[in-house]
Amino acid sequence: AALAATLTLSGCGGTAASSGEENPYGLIDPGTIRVASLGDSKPYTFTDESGEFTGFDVELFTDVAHRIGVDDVVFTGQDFSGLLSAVANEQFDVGVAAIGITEDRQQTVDFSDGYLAGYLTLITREDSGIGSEQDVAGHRLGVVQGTLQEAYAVKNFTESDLVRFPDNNTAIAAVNSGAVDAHFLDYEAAQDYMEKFGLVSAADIPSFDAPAGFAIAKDKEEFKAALNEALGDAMEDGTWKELYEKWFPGSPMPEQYLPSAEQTATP
Ligand SMILES: NC(=O)CC[C@H](NC[C@@]1(O)OC[C@@H](O)[C@@H](O)[C@@H]1O)C(=O)O
Repeated sequence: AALAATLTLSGCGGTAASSGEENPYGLIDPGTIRVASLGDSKPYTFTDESGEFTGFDVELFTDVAHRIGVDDVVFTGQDFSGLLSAVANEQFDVGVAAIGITEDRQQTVDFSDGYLAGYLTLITREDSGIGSEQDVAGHRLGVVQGTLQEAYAVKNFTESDLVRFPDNNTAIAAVNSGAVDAHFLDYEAAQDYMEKFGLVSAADIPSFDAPAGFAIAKDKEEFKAALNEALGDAMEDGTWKELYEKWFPGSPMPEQYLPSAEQTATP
């Protein structure tokens, strides 16, 4: 899957960005935020026909970047498996790609507060005979390397043959060709691929304990604090809700990211 990747001018292993007055967030290039993302996880993060990155995560992050005073945001496509280490070694300032916050990942990177909690979804061909989690036993199951889906499958789908792919596009091509029987990806991306290729859903598994966050290199406290404050403002003023309704119309809306006035008082 040729991801529309912009040329990363920062190069590999550039000198660690120094943070000071002129560069309070320790950005690789002060005034620009370089984001590692994915090109094939529509509608979270994807490249549209003109190769532009867009989607819920992309527009939410861009809004947050503007709120902290950085208008130049450059997105580059990555394989998911290399994304967090590229952020950890400061080839990028942030990772934005529906990345679930987990303790394991927090060994490598820091995360902003969570901004999206949803489901992991198994999708398959109609004729595969896979109608539930239990049915994947004895079948070949695609996962994207490095995802929570891979970790879940390794732990719970011990009777299936796991096939690891670099990205969703190649995994879905394998489902369509019959090379694998199902793919395991994020709920909203699953809906998009189901619509495109007439695939069906076999299971939705909650992943509320690992909400998506923006991944940044460790020890960038000022940057993290600024991102969190801006993210909170985007939720409080309804920007988050507007983007959710735009990109996930009809999906159940997690309440915790709505303006406080709209949150039903939890007892
Ligand atoms: N872009 C990807 O392929 C990421 C796949 C996977 N996303 C899981 C998740 O962050 O997706 C958005 C929300 O549904 C979260 O609850 C979920 O953990 C992961 O973090 O591993």
